[in-house]
Amino acid sequence: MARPPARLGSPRHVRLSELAAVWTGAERSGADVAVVDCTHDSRQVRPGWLFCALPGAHYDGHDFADAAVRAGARALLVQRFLDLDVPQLRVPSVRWAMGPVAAAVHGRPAERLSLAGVTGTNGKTTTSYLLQAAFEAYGWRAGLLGTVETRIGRQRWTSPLTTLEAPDLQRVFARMRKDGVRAAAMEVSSHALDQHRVGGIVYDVAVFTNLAAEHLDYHGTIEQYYYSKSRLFTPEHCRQALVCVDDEWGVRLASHTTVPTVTFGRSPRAQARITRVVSDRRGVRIVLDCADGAVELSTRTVGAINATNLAAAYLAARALGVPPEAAAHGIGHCPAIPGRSEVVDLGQPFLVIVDYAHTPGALSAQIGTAHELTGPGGRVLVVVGCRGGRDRYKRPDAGRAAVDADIAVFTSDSPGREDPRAIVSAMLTGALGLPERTVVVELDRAAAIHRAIAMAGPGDVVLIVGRGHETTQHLAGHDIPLDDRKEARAALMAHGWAGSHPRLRRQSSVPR
Ligand SMILES: CC(=O)N[C@H]1[C@@H](OP(=O)(O)OP(=O)(O)OC[C@H]2O[C@@H](n3ccc(=O)[nH]c3=O)[C@H](O)[C@@H]2O)O[C@H](CO)[C@@H](O)[C@@H]1O[C@H](C)C(=O)N[C@@H](C)C(=O)N[C@H](CCC(=O)O)C(=O)O
Ligand SMILES: Nc1ncnc2c1ncn2[C@@H]1O[C@H](COP(=O)(O)OP(=O)(O)OP(=O)(O)O)[C@@H](O)[C@H]1O
Repeated sequence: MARPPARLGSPRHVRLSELAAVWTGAERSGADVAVVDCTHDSRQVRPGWLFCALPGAHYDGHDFADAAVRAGARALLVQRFLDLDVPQLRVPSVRWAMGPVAAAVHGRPAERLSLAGVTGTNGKTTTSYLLQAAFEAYGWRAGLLGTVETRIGRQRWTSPLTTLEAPDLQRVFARMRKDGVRAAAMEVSSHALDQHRVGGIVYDVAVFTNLAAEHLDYHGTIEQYYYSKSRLFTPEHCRQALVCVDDEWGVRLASHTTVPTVTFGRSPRAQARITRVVSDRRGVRIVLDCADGAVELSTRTVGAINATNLAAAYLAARALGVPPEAAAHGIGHCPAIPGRSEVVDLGQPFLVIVDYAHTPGALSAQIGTAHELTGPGGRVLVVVGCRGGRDRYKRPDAGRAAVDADIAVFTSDSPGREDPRAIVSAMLTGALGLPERTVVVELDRAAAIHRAIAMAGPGDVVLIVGRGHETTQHLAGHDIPLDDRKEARAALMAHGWAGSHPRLRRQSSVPR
């Protein structure tokens, strides 16, 4: 998969005077030229584009304006006029203005899509995939934007960010329109809301899944993190809201929204209430009591944690006009979501699950689910690490959550420039003083996966968490190819498990 499209077919030509009209106080210098596209990155500029000079945490985009002009930028969006021989549009904040300006450059394509924005600490990716499947089941050409990938119909691109920067986002929307997309499901991160990447977008429906401490090294406090998320649920950004009230943040949000809101969840106070959850090796089935009556929904993605994702996807699909049967059918038939409770099955007599849980709460829930999925006498073996360079406060809690497994293999996640040993030590502090369990430390993640699989026996569940769909590990400043799913498969094969067919049993060393 390549990165999202950098160029559209026949370009629009938009004059600076039109762009000046979208932002109060914008001031133009130079000729009223027309631009064909825009970017915030001088390295992406092509002839005829508008370069948006963004002041960032490390650089000031104004310092790259010269390079952008040399690359063919026809005009600049700036916070201060620069001494360059090129037309410029000055605004008080490029960060704030860039979304609406980028939308105008592309002819406000999002306004002609049915658009759902999903936010929350966990569940955004899963809900978005389920929702996209509901759109497709109704025969709509659908789009998807999120952590794993950007999708337009069957075309797929890797995502550099969960929520793209405004110029890239608007270009993708324009491409969706051009390709006949009717509806799109999109993850909206707290960073994106804080940085106004979704400025100028009004979602037809906005979904809140849950909130737990995360990204506090960026947001500072959980209050600020909540505040960033809550901005999605204002008339500036959505027409209606779906809010899960299973945690205190959802309850608080539902009491503050100024748009029509439906609450959902397992909580008795939810308007659309999950009244039954069945979770087993085949997936999750729920009954959702909502305006459509008692609706039965299912997903093949294992883990009771997905019950609220099912409800969120169904309610969002309904809010956008997908009929009940198509919504339920699409959700129920959604293919495996990359790295989200993804089962690796080579016919072995134990379950291997690769998952993206990266908060202590999600890890705890997934270990709880794994205990439910064991066979008679089966154990749960978890392979877990914590990411380097961020969210250090989560490590002891992750360590504590992990020892709810029968065997916990503490390993590296993506340590970046941090010492993997130090990360694991912080995790181990969380496990101190708890009843003795088996904790194994194996810093090499591939070796840790192999070790867990070597220890597994009939009825066990091996849960490999934290990296899900990711294929690169950042270690000691280098990028190393590492895909937990491939590694699990390789380990299973090394132990003699050959294929997913039930008849394919452990390979014998002698032909029978
Ligand atoms: C913390 C954060 O969000 N940082 C974002 C921010 O970076 P920054 O402020 O440091 O930017 P900078 O490097 O100082 O550059 C300033 C400007 O100069 C430009 N520049 C820079 C160099 C050059 O040669 N030419 C040039 O034009 C840059 O393109 C940029 O516009 O603005 C950049 C430009 O848009 C983003 O790429 C960058 O995301 C970084 C890569 C990132 O890792 N972001 C993560 C934390 C993030 O956003 N994550 C959320 C999901 C989180 C989750 O739920 O897991 C996401 O939505 O992906
Ligand atoms: N509704 C939920 N509540 C709590 N945990 C969840 C929920 N849905 C999924 N999870 C757990 O969180 C992990 C990440 O899920 P998902 O990718 O859907 O969330 P996300 O919000 O998109 O996170 P990210 O942006 O980091 O990808 C899953 O692998 C699972 O372990």
